[in-house]
Amino acid sequence: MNAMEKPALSGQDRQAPLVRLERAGVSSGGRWLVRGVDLSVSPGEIVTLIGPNGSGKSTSAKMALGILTPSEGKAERKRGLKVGYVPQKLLVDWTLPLTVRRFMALTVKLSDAQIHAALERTGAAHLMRAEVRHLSGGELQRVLLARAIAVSPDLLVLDEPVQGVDYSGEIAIYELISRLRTELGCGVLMISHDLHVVMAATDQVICLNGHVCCRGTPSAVSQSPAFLQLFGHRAGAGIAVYQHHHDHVHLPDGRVRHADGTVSEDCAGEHCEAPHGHEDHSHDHASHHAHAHGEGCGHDHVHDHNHGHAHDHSHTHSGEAVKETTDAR
Ligand SMILES: Nc1ncnc2c1ncn2[C@@H]1O[C@H](COP(=O)(O)OP(=O)(O)OP(=O)(O)O)[C@@H](O)[C@H]1O
Repeated sequence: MNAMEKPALSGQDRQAPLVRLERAGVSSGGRWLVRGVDLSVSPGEIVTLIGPNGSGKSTSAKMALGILTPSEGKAERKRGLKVGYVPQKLLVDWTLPLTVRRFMALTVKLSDAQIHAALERTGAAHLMRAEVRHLSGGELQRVLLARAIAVSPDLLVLDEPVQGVDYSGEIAIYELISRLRTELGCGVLMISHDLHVVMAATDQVICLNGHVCCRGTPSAVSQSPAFLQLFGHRAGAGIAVYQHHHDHVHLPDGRVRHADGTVSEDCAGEHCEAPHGHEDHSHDHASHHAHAHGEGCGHDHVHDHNHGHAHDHSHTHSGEAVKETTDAR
């Protein structure tokens, strides 16, 4: 059944979630791509999915969008929901000349005035007649964002919106997304390419590793000298660090491989100290970690990082910091 046919959320309550996944999972070819995903995005809210390559971020976003139907659990969307989507990959023949103006109107009927207005909002109006294949990484992302907002969406789904963008450009794009959220009043479901750095404006970070490992609210800016040196002082206003570690991996058959190589049926509430090699970003945010899969992982803990870790949810991903290598072009 098409997920769009599932019972829709009431459109009456403006604060009702725009989209909600409940213990949602997708299996394909006898293997779970992701499972046990709980998430909701309300108007004006920014939810960011992080996790290593192949951890199920895009799959979860596609369930939220209705592109993929959950094999288990539920995906619900507000009735009549309008979605603007920036996909991770574009299927466009880049050998053909294609202006930004034509590209914007390829799949949706838009007037020149609408195209110009959307491009203006993303700071790319001057690119209207430029060829898409000649755009820089940052320019392309602004054009993709303009294409997504041109339909006046209730929900923006952004799959790695800063790919191909350098650090200073990344900060500018994050600030733009934050501003668009405020101006349009839309919800934002974003996939971040970086495991450690997320927008400060993010209301909730959900970390996936084939399941929801942890979730929380980044509310502090890193004061780490290395961070400030790398990103510049202005970065502190736009980016926060969300610290998390993983020391178990969920296998395709549902079992769990632990850091010591042993395999068990579930992760049995495994919350270890942090035997990791990340730089120690200072963080004073309170984060809410909630496992959302299987028995034994149904713990909800609130951590106040100012007051030490009563529990440190330390999970080691099979891959560490993720830098997306996929070129949108
Ligand atoms: N259509 C599909 N059919 C079968 N397997 C798929 C399909 N799409 C994705 N997968 C697999 O599902 C898993 C999750 O993929 P997904 O694209 O959701 O991960 P991701 O976290 O977005 O990764 P990345 O950071 O690399 O984009 C991966 O192992 C991937 O190979």
